[in-house]
Amino acid sequence: MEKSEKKGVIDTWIDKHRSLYAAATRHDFVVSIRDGSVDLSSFKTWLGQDYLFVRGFVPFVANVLIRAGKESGETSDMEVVLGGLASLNDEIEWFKSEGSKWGVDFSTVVAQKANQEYSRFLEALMSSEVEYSVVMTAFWAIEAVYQESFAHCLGDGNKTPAELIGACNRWGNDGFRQYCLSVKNIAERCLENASREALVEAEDVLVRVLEHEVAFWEMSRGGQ
Ligand SMILES: Cc1ncc(CNC=O)c(N)n1
Repeated sequence: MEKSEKKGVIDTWIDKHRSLYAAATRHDFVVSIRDGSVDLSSFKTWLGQDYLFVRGFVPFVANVLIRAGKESGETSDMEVVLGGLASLNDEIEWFKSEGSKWGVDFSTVVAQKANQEYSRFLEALMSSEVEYSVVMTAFWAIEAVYQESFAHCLGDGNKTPAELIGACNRWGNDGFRQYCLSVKNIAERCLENASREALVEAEDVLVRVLEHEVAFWEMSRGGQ
């Protein structure tokens, strides 16, 4: 195989954990958006919980940004992460306008258990004990699940309700896809030089991100 065709370690892990990856990127909630059968109370639950998640995700990405400046050795890493942080700024504004559109008052939304557990997981990844390659792998997986999920809702033959297209575009657009590929390339480059221990940890963290994402989608079933 040519070098450009060689499968990276991340794709190897995704293949190995194919059914979990599918559970995270083709969850019933996502499929219901795509086929138009989505229950709007589920959407509102997801919206409120995701707003809280994103508020906790900002410090995580800020931590990745600091490490990209200090530890990466590649100046472009910082620019990629800074782009991600900048889009989170827009995203918070988007959530607020979406909250008023759907009548979801974020000041009264309480983080559910799956959300709290995901936040605790992100906090643990912010420890300086966790290697940059491991953090980058987690960062990629978190972003990629949303990209894959919402792009699916915009794919050929979708019946996504018009009022949910904006949400799907947020993560399903081509710019976000390119950004996820940039993050993936950074993670791959780091993993190529990582120790055996770091590789084991990165695969474990990837699996745990996918599990947290599945549990996160599951909250939408509660419809509270
Ligand atoms: C639970 C979850 N995972 C990933 C994302 C996407 N990243 C930033 O928006 C998100 N919003 N929520």
